[in-house]
Amino acid sequence: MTRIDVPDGSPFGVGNLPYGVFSTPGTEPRVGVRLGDSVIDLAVALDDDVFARPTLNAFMAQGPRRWAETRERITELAQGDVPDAAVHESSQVRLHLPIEVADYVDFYASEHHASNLGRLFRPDSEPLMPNWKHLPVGYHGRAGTVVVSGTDIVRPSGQRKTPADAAPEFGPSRRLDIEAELGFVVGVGSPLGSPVACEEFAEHVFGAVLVNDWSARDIQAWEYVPLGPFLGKSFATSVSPWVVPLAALENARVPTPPQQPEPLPYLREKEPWGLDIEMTVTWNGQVVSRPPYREMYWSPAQMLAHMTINGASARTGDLFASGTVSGPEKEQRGAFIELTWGGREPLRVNGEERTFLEDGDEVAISATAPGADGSVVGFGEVRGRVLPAASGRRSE
Ligand SMILES: O=C(O)/C=C/C(=O)CC(=O)CC(=O)O
Ligand SMILES: [Ca+2]
Ligand SMILES: [Mg+2]
Repeated sequence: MTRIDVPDGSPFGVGNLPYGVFSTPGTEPRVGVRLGDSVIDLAVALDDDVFARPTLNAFMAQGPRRWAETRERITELAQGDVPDAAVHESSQVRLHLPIEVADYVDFYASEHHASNLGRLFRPDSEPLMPNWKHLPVGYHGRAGTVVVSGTDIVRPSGQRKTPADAAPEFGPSRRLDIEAELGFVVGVGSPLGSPVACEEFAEHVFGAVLVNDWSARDIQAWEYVPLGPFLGKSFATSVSPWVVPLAALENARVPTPPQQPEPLPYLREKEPWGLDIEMTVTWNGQVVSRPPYREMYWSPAQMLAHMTINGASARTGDLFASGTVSGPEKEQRGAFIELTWGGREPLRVNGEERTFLEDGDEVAISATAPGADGSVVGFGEVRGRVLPAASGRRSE
């Protein structure tokens, strides 16, 4: 038996207990829980086959009672002895994509980000579209290209055209960017025709991950009218390997900023689901931004209510991301297009000038939330490195 020692101030203390999928050399991926610098193999520790699977989906589908009961059992384990065979050092395991992603939706819930992008993409219009304060704007993305942190990102190629060009040309994106976001994972779905109310959020949503919605701004700017983002964002979306359960975020819950005009009744929440989460973005190891999640205009409960209000069903494994998290200050912006104001104001990164991503660049996004009694709840990180565009047949 092993007693797991949790270092003081660890972002993975007993108040967090995030779930992930891990493997050790020569073994199959299975569900584990992070505690301090250890990973507990739940199939072994709890003797339950639902954890012997390569994704969290089967466990998530069992619903909030089972989530709560399992969290209680793990909390007890964490404070006592764990069978040796169930304990692995976190530095010795490989982490996999923790969920089989069903549908993927990306919202646009930061007023600061939406206003900045409006100014940059549509300089002759009002920054916010007339619908923006009435509904959480979003679009459906590509579930099959969601990848786990650490996966290399091949620079996408596509059609690029600036307003100055007479015709589009084809080639590797020259304006490859990031978007620092939080993603919410649906555990229990909902049937067709029955919307999920804001108050039902915690009965459906299992937990949260960090998301980097890699974005090719030149491809996006040319293709997006009028149906929205398509190939400029569908080439890869990275998520962090640890899914932080909603229960670990109780102390982080805050009201959203005031919503004026008052939203329609189905978007009014009685219990606040804003979240006081601090995010950090590093570019080649240098901190370039600290986006504050508490500034997000729309809450994740409002996002889920909106996503299903037309009767669309939700499914186990659905991932809906918040949209880029940007605060009011320049150093709180969650995308490089905002930080460099469309590439016009380069950043100095380790002594080098940067506007958009260059081949070999690496970006990591991390986050923490307040836990109980002064503790910190960590999300770990989502990291990715840019590889050169694939060579191959091109119509250049
Ligand atoms: O304003 C636009 O046309 C485009 C905005 C985005 O690229 C943002 C997006 O993907 C949603 C978000 O992350 O906030
Ligand atoms: Ca996005
Ligand atoms: Mg994407």
